[in-house]
Amino acid sequence: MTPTISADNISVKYGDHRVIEQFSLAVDQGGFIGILGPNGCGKTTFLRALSRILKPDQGAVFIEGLDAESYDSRTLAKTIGCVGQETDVAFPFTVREIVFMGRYPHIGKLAPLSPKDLAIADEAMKTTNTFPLADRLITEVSGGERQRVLIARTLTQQPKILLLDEPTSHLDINHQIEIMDLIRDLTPKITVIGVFHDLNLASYFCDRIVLMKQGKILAVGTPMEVLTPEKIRESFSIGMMVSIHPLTGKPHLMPEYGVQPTPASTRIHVISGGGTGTEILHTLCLHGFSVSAGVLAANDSDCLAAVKLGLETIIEPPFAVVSDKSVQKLKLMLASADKIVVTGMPVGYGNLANLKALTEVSKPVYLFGEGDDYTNGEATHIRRALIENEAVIVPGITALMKILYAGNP
Ligand SMILES: Nc1ncnc2c1ncn2[C@@H]1O[C@H](COP(=O)(O)OP(=O)(O)OP(=O)(O)O)[C@@H](O)[C@H]1O
Repeated sequence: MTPTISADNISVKYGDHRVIEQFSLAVDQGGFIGILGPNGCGKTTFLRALSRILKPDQGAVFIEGLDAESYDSRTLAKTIGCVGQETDVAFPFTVREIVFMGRYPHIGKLAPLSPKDLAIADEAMKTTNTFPLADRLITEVSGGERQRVLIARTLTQQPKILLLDEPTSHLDINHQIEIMDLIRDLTPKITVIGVFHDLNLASYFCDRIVLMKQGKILAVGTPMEVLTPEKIRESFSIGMMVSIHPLTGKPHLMPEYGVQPTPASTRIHVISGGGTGTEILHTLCLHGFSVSAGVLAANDSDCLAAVKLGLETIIEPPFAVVSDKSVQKLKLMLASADKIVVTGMPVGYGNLANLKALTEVSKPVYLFGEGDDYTNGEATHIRRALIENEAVIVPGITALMKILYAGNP
């Protein structure tokens, strides 16, 4: 089968600056292809070469089996519709007038619009939810509204191939999904190639992903095949956690921002309770620290978090007094920890045994949270003693992570 559009070993230059190098891609009828890659890797340049705005200095683009260069501009405009990154429109046309312009390749600029043309334009405005804006000036609508109007204009063009350069960049999350839904619904009648920065939207909506790096294709395949932590790191130079989205079954990507290389097996014990330690436990694990927790009551949400994270945790039954056995275990854990984090208020009687055990070790202690008094008088007394003994008060998670990293090799 002849691909609907293909690039055959193309290279593209701006002056002497080669941006796309030996790039080949064949797209069959009806596919929804997402082009992904870091800023400046050549995504827009590739779309420009496909739409013949730029001529490759090597290789060729084929549209329905014919060299793109052999198309006259009107036939090309009926075949390929483009929505570029720039959405600014200089002249104050109404939205309806802008959308009507999509019919020019079919009827010419001077011919009157037939009822069929008007119906096609109305349909495109309804599909893109821009019909209520029809009489507004394009210069007086919001960036997101303008983006949807330009998509409506391109749909009015009724192209066989749609090239989109970041079509959702100005849209709020609801309109992003609406437009992506709309674009997907255009397939398989229309073949869509879009540049996206939102990896998760591309993962959910696109049939195939083209992952780029420095003007070359790094990987092509289904979202599952391409959106792996290894390939994303190679393209974007960032760590990415990839899981399967529970509702869509597609790869779901979460950047590991703020995470530095794993601290060399620094062991941290967390004394907390009542949910005050949950974020800390998760963050320490994400950063690769070796973490232990307790003593915690079995029904405490920090305990549930610690168990879920698979941490070494000392657990007492709900509402039980901390047993001597647990205290002994805690002392061993504190002895093997490099650093100890204690969350702030509220600290009730349950935590008193933990605090007492703390006074017997000589390790760096970080008191998390700004509360300067515990609800329990004896605990307050111990806390003040810890501070006198150089425990450090840490106001928030960012400060805590900075302090914990400091001193690591
Ligand atoms: N008109 C131009 N003249 C000269 N160089 C250009 C031109 N347009 C883009 N470039 C350069 O070509 C390279 C690729 O640009 P391109 O716009 O294709 O990247 P991109 O992957 O789409 O980036 P972004 O994600 O930032 O939109 C960049 O180094 C850019 O600076």
